[in-house]
Amino acid sequence: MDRSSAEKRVRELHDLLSQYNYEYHVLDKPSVPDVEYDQLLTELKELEEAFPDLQSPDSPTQRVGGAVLDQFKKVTHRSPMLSLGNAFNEADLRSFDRRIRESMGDHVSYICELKIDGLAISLRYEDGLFVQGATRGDGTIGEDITANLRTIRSIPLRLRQPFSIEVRGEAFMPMSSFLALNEEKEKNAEEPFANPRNAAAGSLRQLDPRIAASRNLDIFLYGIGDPGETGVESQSEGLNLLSELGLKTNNERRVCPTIDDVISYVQEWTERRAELSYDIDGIVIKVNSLAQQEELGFTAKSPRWAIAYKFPAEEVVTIIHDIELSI
Ligand SMILES: CC(C)(C)c1nc(N2CCN(c3ncccn3)CC2)c2cc(C(N)=O)c(N)nc2n1
Repeated sequence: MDRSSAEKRVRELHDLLSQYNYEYHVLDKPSVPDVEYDQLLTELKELEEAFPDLQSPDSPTQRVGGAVLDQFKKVTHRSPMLSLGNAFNEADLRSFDRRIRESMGDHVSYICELKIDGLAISLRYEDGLFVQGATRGDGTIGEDITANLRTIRSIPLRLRQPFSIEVRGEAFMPMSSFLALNEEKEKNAEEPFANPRNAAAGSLRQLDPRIAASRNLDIFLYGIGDPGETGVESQSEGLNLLSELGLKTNNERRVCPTIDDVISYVQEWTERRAELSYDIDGIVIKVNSLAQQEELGFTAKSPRWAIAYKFPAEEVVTIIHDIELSI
């Protein structure tokens, strides 16, 4: 095959493989069997070996980088990653609502999102290309874990439109991967992880990207670093934009015009939580309108327009294994 037809075929394979990857990992609706994906990936690897200059950082063959880092670089977030105030019961939610209505009047609508129990991260894209990923850290300075985030298949290496944008989300380990990983650890007499959040954080803090690649991590994006630049006017529009760009967002989100709607959403997911394939530790409630968020502003460390309802801690029933009575 000559170079120009190789170049054409490489571009075709990029488009095919990114589309199939998007359907499988973001939409959870694959349109081709895995074996077809693997054959196309092998063809692309062979073409990149035959024509090395046709390899590019957004190639699906470049998910797992080679180098083992000796440390993570520090990254200063362009806009701080804030923390969230907490609510523990219905009364807290109603006083949150009262406080908002006192300053905003009655035309306020909320959006509710499942609070994914993982590791808060930030992804930066330049002209559609994934260029850097970092942990939240202390909210201002995080660690550059780009190489590890590139191994998460639901993170696109290139957006579906050439946006320069910084997005925030929660990286997490699905329950099935967590249980399998702990089984493996116990088999090797290694200390198991206490919960999926620790397992996700521990996996993303590995200096060798091959370890992160083996942990089946996933992600849900929930925010835009500087939403004003994108022209969206509400959190729900922002989430729809993220989804259009090919980023994974959580479909259980719901616009709740009144605090009563918020409370029924909280009740619904208190009951339905067990059916999810990942851990959540509560519900995040946000004023939906960005203009109203702007008007409400922030306290020293968290927005006045959002709150995290935390589920009551599950009473941990420790089953004391029958103690062999020495007779
Ligand atoms: C943009 C705001 C500040 C409103 C915001 N902040 C969040 N968090 C802040 C506190 N975070 C944090 N993390 C570690 C230490 C202290 N705070 C962890 C992320 C959100 C987390 C989730 C989620 N988990 O699913 C979500 N759907 N929306 C969020 N929205």
